[in-house]
Amino acid sequence: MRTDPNRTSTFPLTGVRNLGILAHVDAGKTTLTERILYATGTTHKRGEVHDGTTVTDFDPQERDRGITIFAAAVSCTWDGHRINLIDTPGHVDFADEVERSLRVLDGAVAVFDGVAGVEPQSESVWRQADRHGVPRIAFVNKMDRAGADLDAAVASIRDRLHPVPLVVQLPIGAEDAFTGVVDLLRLRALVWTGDDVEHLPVPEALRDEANRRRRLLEEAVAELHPAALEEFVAESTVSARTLTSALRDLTRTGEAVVVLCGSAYRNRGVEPLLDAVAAYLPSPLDLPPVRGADGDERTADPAGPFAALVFKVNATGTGRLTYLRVYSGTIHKGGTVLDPGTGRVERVARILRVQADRHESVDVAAAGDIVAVVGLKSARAGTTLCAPDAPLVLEPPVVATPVVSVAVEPRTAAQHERLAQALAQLVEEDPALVVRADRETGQTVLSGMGELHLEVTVEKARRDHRLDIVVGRPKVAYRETVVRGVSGFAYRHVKQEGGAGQFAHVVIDVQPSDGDDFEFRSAVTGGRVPSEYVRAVEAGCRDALADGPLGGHPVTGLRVTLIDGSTHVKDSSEMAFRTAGRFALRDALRASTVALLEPVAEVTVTVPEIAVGRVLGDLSARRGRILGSTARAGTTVVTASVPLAELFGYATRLRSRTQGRGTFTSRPTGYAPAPA
Ligand SMILES: Nc1nc2c(ncn2[C@@H]2O[C@H](COP(=O)(O)OP(=O)(O)OP(=O)(O)O)[C@@H](O)[C@H]2O)c(=O)[nH]1
Repeated sequence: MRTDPNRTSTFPLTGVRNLGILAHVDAGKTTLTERILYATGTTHKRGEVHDGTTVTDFDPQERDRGITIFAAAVSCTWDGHRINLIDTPGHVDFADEVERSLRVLDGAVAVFDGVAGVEPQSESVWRQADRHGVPRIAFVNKMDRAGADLDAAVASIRDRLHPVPLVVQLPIGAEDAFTGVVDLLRLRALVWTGDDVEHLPVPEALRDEANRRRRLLEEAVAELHPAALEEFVAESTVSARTLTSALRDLTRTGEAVVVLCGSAYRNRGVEPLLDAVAAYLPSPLDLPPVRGADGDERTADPAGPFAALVFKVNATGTGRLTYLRVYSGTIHKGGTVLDPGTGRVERVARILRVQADRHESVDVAAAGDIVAVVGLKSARAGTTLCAPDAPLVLEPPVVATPVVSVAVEPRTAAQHERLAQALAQLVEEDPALVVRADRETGQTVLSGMGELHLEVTVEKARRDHRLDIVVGRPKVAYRETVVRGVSGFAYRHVKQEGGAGQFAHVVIDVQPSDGDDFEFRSAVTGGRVPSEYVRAVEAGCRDALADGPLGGHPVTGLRVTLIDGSTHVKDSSEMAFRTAGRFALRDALRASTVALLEPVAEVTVTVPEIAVGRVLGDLSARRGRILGSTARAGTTVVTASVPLAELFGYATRLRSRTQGRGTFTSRPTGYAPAPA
């Protein structure tokens, strides 16, 4: 196998680690990524988030705001392994970007704040990773901060996320004096001075505690792993070697999560984390084959038919970049790929190994690689690309439905066309955005996952396209739902003027359903309505769902049953039944009792104790329902369920109510009835 990383991207597959870094906002993902790049010799300078000098947060807005907005890919080598690393955003508004990244990752490092432990967004990303079955290692960061406590953080991981945590280190010193860790597998100390790490015997004062914890680790591993148990029973101990291979198995099956600790900021704990990534997380070869929509499977074989999934598109700048994860086969520069969705065959002009905003040309990309390619015009996030002679469609990532909208307009009419183009490009890059024209006002409405998501998008349009944009007040996306339905609602669609006539007659029942979904079934007997017309009625009903009777909002949570209908020998058609289905449901909804639903979010507000009263008062004025509060070391954490519409501008309000000392996070939890 060729291994020159500059000319080719192939690397022994067993040594490839496609890795994501996941966490709550500000837990230290970007800083950790910087230190990984530094430790692996990929960069020679340590970038800092607060200086705006990091490699992965290269977008001007990321640098200004000090947060990650776009998942960035970088790659580095460590101890014979190639690590392709994706630094994902921590803010809930960009959860969709995380979702798309998780779809193509083989493993993840979940970063936790050593003081705060599990935070709301760490919980959300953990669940996302659970859904995708991504094996994880936990890194408890910020061990240098006052109040950092590894045991408390591990307890919160166990209690809130429910994995079996296996702690493989013991911190040496605490807070400012955190200088290193005891490696419980090899029972040796790693101590950092500046950027250098020294391997030393376990300090005398920690020897008993280290032995005790090693014993706990052996017991916990033996409980889960047969080979470790056998050794434990036979020899009343488990060797470092057996522990390592057991931890690898348990990590890959998701039965347990290895926990390490450190301080990314002070560059302590990074090398053992990289060792753990190499030792425990899976290579593309360790994963089950990917499966296409028709059940066809592909294994991570560079010699197999080519198959890849696009997870990101960057349409800004000179060349359109399509980021993809190769699952099988090999693609060469100049080769062709098929987009089975559109049937288009396109040429891959260049293949790039991505280093954040820098790219390095390579000649080939093979199974297991994450690369960007130039030359593809139509592929979007979620598109499968495959060999033209071996079509396959992989399941695309799920795209969330936007919950917040703003009206956007250019300040001068002359910029109308350019704004439309800019928005089209942004939507192409970000599947969580939707642009539409408001039916009543004719204004352009941009919808997304939250206020920050829209703010960032508008700012990007302003900067990248030099547009002067006026933005309206944000609005939430309402929905409508059926509270009391109607039975036996008949609709007859008859048209006789000129040409061929149209005839369709349907009778439907409309009832509330248990979930948010739309359910449709037919109870028509005796073939009175042929099955193709039944399908047309269902399609017509789906058309009607876009436009609820209260305010034209999408309608959810209802069950429609087609109970009867009739056809005309000559004049019935699928189109006529689709039209009948649509108007039948539209009119049936007008005759039903329908309620307005609004999006709600769970907010977690952290405030100094003296400001709690004011914050609670403010939350209830915002129609918030308090779910609980806990006090710890002078601060109180309040959780509440609040309508999203009441959260606009809350960040500013909270700052002024707490003299800048309060912080909050929110995550959408669904829809609830809105006041009349
Ligand atoms: N004391 C201390 N501060 C840290 C440590 N790691 C990161 N920080 C600081 O915490 C802040 C947030 O760090 P980031 O690396 O931007 O966190 P992030 O998780 O990437 O944040 P988002 O990308 O916005 O989600 C920065 O000011 C860092 O300097 C650490 O180990 N110790």
